[in-house]
Amino acid sequence: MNAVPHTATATPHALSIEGVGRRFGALQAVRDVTITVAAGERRAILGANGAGKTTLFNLVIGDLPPSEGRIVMFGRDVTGLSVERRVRAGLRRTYQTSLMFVGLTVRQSLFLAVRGVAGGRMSVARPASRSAHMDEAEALAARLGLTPVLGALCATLSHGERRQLELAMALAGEPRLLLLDEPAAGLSPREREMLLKLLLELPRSITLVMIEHDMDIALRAVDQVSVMHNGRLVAGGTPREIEADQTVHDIYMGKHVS
Ligand SMILES: Nc1ncnc2c1ncn2[C@@H]1O[C@H](COP(=O)(O)OP(=O)(O)OP(=O)(O)O)[C@@H](O)[C@H]1O
Repeated sequence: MNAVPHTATATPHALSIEGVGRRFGALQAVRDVTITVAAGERRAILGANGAGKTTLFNLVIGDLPPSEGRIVMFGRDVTGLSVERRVRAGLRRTYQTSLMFVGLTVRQSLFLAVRGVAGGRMSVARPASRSAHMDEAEALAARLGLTPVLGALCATLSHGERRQLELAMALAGEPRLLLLDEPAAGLSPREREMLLKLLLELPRSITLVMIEHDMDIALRAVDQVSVMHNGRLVAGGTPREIEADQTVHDIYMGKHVS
């Protein structure tokens, strides 16, 4: 699956972040960032704490407006669009910390995720759509290995299962561009390997951009890496190039990088 080519084609880029900046008062959290992600590509965004990675994700999903620049998805300028409109255009994200209703079961959570991206168009007058949504929820559970816990309350899931559920929920409604915020955070070595397998198995119809502190997972899951530091992009390249990059080593060793 990794071998699918995604070089020069007529398809527009999945994501173009063009000269984007974001200030919080006097703090420039993201500064003149330009990143282009090809359709089908897997991209990691690395950087130490406070580099601006999560802020950049918030700008792409639309949780925050940029102070400068624009965001283009599949050739369409989405800078002024709401989160809902971006989700309808195929964008999804997961968060650093688990965001789910602990009082619901896995089945209910997946059902709500499916119904949510379908635009809540379900009604009692259209029972067929309810069952179609439930079928999709159960198919997502099967895809992510969650069938055995479909009836379990989210509160009773292990940390690894919660992260699997978040990924399953983000995959509802066939996303085209998926942003994952530290998917490996808090996972055991075994769970990390499972996550890596799941990520590598995702079809190339989904473009993947992930923030990840775990360099090993990030470098094994992606084609290209962008490195941020103090709000700026400071390095970019293939995992192999990034592994050999002195600036990246300095950042991870906590050395001063201007
Ligand atoms: N809503 C906000 N208001 C004010 N400052 C903020 C806000 N969100 C982020 N910041 C600041 O912007 C900078 C970048 O933060 P951000 O969370 O984007 O970094 P990060 O690379 O995701 O870090 P981490 O790896 O710790 O999540 C930090 O200095 C942070 O304190």
